[in-house]
Amino acid sequence: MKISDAYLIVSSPGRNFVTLKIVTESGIYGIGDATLNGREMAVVAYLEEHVLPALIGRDASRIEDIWHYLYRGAYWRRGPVTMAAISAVDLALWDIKAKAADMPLYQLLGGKSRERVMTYAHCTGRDIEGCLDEVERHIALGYRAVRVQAGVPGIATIYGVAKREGERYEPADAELPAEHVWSTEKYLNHVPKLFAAVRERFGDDIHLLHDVHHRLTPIEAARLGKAVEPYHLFWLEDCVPAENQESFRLIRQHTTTPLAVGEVFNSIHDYRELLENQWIDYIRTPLSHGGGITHVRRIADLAGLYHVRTGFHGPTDLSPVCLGAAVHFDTWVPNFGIQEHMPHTPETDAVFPHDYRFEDGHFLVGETPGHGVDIDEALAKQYPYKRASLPVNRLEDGTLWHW
Ligand SMILES: O=C(O)C(=O)C[C@H](O)[C@H](O)CO
Ligand SMILES: [Mg+2]
Repeated sequence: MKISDAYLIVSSPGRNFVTLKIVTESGIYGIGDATLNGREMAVVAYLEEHVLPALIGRDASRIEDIWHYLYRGAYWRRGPVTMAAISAVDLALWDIKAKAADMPLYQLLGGKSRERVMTYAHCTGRDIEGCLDEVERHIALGYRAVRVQAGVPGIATIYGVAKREGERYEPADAELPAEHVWSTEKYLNHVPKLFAAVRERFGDDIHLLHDVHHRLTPIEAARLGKAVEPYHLFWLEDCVPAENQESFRLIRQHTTTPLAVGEVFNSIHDYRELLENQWIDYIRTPLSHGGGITHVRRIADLAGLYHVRTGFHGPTDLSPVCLGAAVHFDTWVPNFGIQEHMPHTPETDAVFPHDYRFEDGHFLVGETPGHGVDIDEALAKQYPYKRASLPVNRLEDGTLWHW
């Protein structure tokens, strides 16, 4: 099963995506997601200049060997760009292997552990009332879990909330980084009111999630975790920047609110202390940033030793290719938790035909051999790349903060 060709399709159907296609001599090809929001062309250069030429002629069935050839062989290990590149190759090779075996990817991983995959929706509002209306709308769509994010009085623009009511939220909203202003105090004083309002109106059964998006210090995160305990969240996500895994020891000592982390992680090494000390409850690293199936399943296995479950990152800046592979992984993985669901636009879905289905708040995996997602290259060409950058965040005194 020799690799005869490997190339990238950079396309922007509503937003930028980078897709890898690996073709074998037999004609079987695999698709991988190489999208890194705001740094897309860094991954393109890494793959085109340093990886793809070295794949030609290699045996596509040797997934593990190619993984280490790209990881150990790079010398300069880890990091989001390198691991996004490795992830894209890995996803494409697993797609090829499953197609060659004429089976859906979840079968190759070990078969179904569940019939369907619980998801959570993004419910946002410029204010609490607007957010509550979105919760009502999504419960009607069958969601059992919602992530709630609302505007904070005195903060003009906040993570997760569109600038105008009813607009789709896209963080990479300018060619060069937009500048936002942040106030931890205003946020901490306001967020507990959001959860009180949701529980008041919708009761205890709906799972509630919230994304702090890396913005607190550990003691502030401990304060927030304690303040929302009466509302028993499913998880509080990215409550502090997590380069210092030790920070979570302090947070854990103060609160029983479950903690999720890892969408910006890219290897098992980012998690080791967190898992061995049971400082977190969910891992978030998506297949397209964490080294693909080959590496993320190792992370999931290690997490399982410590009662930690998966909760894959799944915003619209991960392509349907990543989401499709994730639905297979979610269907198989024994310590599954939940899958993020931020629906792609119709123009994105048209470029990436897929067989996963969304129904009653859950994903249903398809039976097509492989991960079940393809790319319409002719249609993709109609959407040229345009640079788009994530914002930066400043405190009210001008300090450059965490976005
Ligand atoms: O979906 C989430 O939980 C996010 O935090 C989304 C991120 O802001 C997004 O992927 C950045 O590109
Ligand atoms: Mg997040």
